[in-house]
Amino acid sequence: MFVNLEHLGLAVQDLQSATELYTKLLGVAPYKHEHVPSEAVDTVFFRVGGAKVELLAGTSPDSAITKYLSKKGEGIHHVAFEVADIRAEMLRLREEGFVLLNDEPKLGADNKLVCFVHPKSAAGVLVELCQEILKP
Ligand SMILES: CC[C@H](C(=O)O)C(=O)SCCNC(=O)CCNC(=O)[C@H](O)C(C)(C)COP(=O)(O)OP(=O)(O)OC[C@H]1O[C@@H](n2cnc3c(N)ncnc32)[C@H](O)[C@@H]1OP(=O)(O)O
Ligand SMILES: [Co+2]
Repeated sequence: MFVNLEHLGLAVQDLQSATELYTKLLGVAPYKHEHVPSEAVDTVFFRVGGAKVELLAGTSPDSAITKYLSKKGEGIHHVAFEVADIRAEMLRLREEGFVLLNDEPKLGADNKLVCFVHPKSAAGVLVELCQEILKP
């Protein structure tokens, strides 16, 4: 089950200046700065009401964000939804014919398991599914 809109992922060239800009824009300081080596991204998270904004900068030439920026420039990169059971949703989406970009959930940022739906399957939008990793 899709529970809510979890975050909007924004691809940015320079994380520091984008963080200063969004701190001014949103009127709130970020609650987290996290490097995710497995995705070759540096992220900064803001809370806005019940939703979040995730700023992403690539940390290597083969990062998905670096490639995106080289082709499309800065902007909205993906939309992320919180799901109750990411494996069940991945199975359901596969059965519905959606193309998933990873076979298994992978460790994302902000203490989540994540997977991605190919933009071509989702009317041009890169969709991320996130499930909170519960502390033992
Ligand atoms: C640290 C985790 C964090 C979290 O929240 O937990 C994240 O959010 S990490 C976010 C970064 N990681 C990812 O995005 C992983 C999934 N992405 C991918 O596997 C690729 O980026 C992929 C497959 C979406 C695109 O790969 P690539 O750039 O190599 O392929 P193309 O450039 O050929 O693109 C194919 C086709 O898709 C269109 N495209 C690409 N990126 C996006 C996008 N973000 N939104 C919408 N559309 C996108 C691209 O324009 C091509 O379409 P075409 O019509 O052929 O031009
Ligand atoms: Co994300």
